[in-house]
Amino acid sequence: MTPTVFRVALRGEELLNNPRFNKGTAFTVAERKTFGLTGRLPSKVNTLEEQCERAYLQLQARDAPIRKNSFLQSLKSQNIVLYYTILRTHLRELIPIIYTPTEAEAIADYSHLFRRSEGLYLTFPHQDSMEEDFLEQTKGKNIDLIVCSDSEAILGIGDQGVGGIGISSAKSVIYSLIGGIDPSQTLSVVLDVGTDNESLLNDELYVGWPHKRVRGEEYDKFIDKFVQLVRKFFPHSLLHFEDFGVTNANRILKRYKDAHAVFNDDIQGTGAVTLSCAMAAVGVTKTKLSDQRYIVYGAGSAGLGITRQLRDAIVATDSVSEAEANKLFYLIDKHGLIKTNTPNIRDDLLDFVRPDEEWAGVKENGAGEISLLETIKKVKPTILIGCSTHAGGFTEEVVKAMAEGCERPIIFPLSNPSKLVEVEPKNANDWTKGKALLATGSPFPPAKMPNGKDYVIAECNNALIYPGLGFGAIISKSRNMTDTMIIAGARRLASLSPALKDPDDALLPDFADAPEVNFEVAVAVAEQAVEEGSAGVSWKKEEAREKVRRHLWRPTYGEYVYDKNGMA
Ligand SMILES: NC(=O)c1ccc[n+]([C@@H]2O[C@H](COP(=O)([O-])OP(=O)(O)OC[C@H]3O[C@@H](n4cnc5c(N)ncnc54)[C@H](O)[C@@H]3O)[C@@H](O)[C@H]2O)c1
Ligand SMILES: O=C(O)C[C@H](O)C(=O)O
Ligand SMILES: [Mg+2]
Repeated sequence: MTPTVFRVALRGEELLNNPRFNKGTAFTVAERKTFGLTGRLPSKVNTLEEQCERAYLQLQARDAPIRKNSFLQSLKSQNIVLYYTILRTHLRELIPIIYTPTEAEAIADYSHLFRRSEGLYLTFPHQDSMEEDFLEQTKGKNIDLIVCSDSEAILGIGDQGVGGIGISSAKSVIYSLIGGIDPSQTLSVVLDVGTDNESLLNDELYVGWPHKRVRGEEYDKFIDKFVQLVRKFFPHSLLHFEDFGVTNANRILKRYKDAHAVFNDDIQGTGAVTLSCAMAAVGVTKTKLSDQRYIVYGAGSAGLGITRQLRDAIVATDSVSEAEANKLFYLIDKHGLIKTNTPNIRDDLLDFVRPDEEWAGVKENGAGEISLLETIKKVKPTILIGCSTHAGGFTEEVVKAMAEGCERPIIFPLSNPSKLVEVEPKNANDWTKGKALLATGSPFPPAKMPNGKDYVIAECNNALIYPGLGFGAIISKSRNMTDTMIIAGARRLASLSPALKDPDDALLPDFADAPEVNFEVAVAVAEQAVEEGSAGVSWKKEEAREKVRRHLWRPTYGEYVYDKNGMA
């Protein structure tokens, strides 16, 4: 392959300090002469592979995952190509270091670990200069993807204030690493509207805005100002919302869905990957999605997204009416089963409220609430999904009750990071004598089946699908990210499930195959966008595969030519 030629305007120290263009010891002898680097580097010219080997050895010298995380964070700010190469070479091992679960630790300790900027920080009291700050950061760039968070509900660890920039940048990295989006065309943003996290507010070293969270009209105006900037300057970009609190998450998605290509990962990405996983599981049990009874434990962003996505897929594939499909779901939140007399039910959950009469005679606690266990006993669900942040919420009694009601209980404890999982997959496997079909949100080691074989635990994390959904929307210049585009991506992912060939194999492809898997998802999404008319391109559906293939970004060094009007 002939290397891409870049016309670069930087020289000397400036070039070495620019992570996008720095090659370190991989600068050739000729480039060193041209760019004033000969005396600035040791004489040996390394290949990218040699650099990668050295960096990996340095990484291994760090024991704790959080120390590896900060090493990689530094590498990213020094040399982007090397950073992505090491991640791609050791994908399975390093994703948990730069993403869930380790990134949660890094975010929680953001103000103490802080070294340098990693994106755009838009702070509420600076809103008058928001446009200027936005343009300063994006000057001369062609931004395709913007990932933003207001940090109210980071993973399962709650309000993290300005530290939420860490989830925006981790999600952007995943887009480039496994989705193939050029990192120089992405932007990570934190919308710092304050924090209600007392320990951050009381921490002298806190680097964010030390103020209670702004809410209501002022909050909406701030968000709107930001969204309008995105629309004005990057009308074809995809705007990805991550880890907003559930009420805002849903409202914002609804508000902008028809105006711009927006995507809420916790609602839509999680919904899509869980749909794929459920499709694979019902493939194993040789039943249909509409044959199942579903309990969703935790009715926040993820719970709502999963429920809606499954419901919509049932309506679309099994010719069941929406009202009938709604009845297949039982949602449980902090105060037990959501039924008519549950106080303060959010509007977005109204489709899934169970009638009180249905529960006559079922044991309640003193507050009139019905527990997960009682719900299972009555409903005999076939699928149990956890997105509650309630570590250990699926007790032995709960899991065994599930197994009593059906031959192959489908159990997805999806809460992240790993320590918040509703049940350790190993335990769910043992308690059901290897019958449970399992998937988790963070990586877990395989469980042992009664016959001694390993049961690989599928990682049902939205990262297995959102990079492909996003890339498909970007490549087809879609005006919106439609529900049908998302379902097309989910179907394609389900078709790649190893369990379709061997029912004892994992329900979803391995994360090591995430780049190939997301490639297929991107093709499916782009095809659908073109077919349904959401796309803003003139090419045909049949060309989608080739278009996606040609635009994939991969970390390689280009060849540099000096040009004072070139890239800087
Ligand atoms: N696997 C994935 O891809 C994925 C994607 C998104 C979210 N998640 C995980 O799911 C969890 C929830 O995320 P979210 O964005 O929906 O957060 P959220 O705060 O919007 O929702 C959590 C919900 O769980 C409820 N809850 C809390 N304790 C409970 C309990 N004891 N019993 C029942 N419900 C309880 C809360 O009231 C809330 O409604 C997090 O751990 C997150 O990391 C996983
Ligand atoms: O970030 C993840 O690992 C998945 C998901 O978006 C979450 O909030 O847990
Ligand atoms: Mg999230």
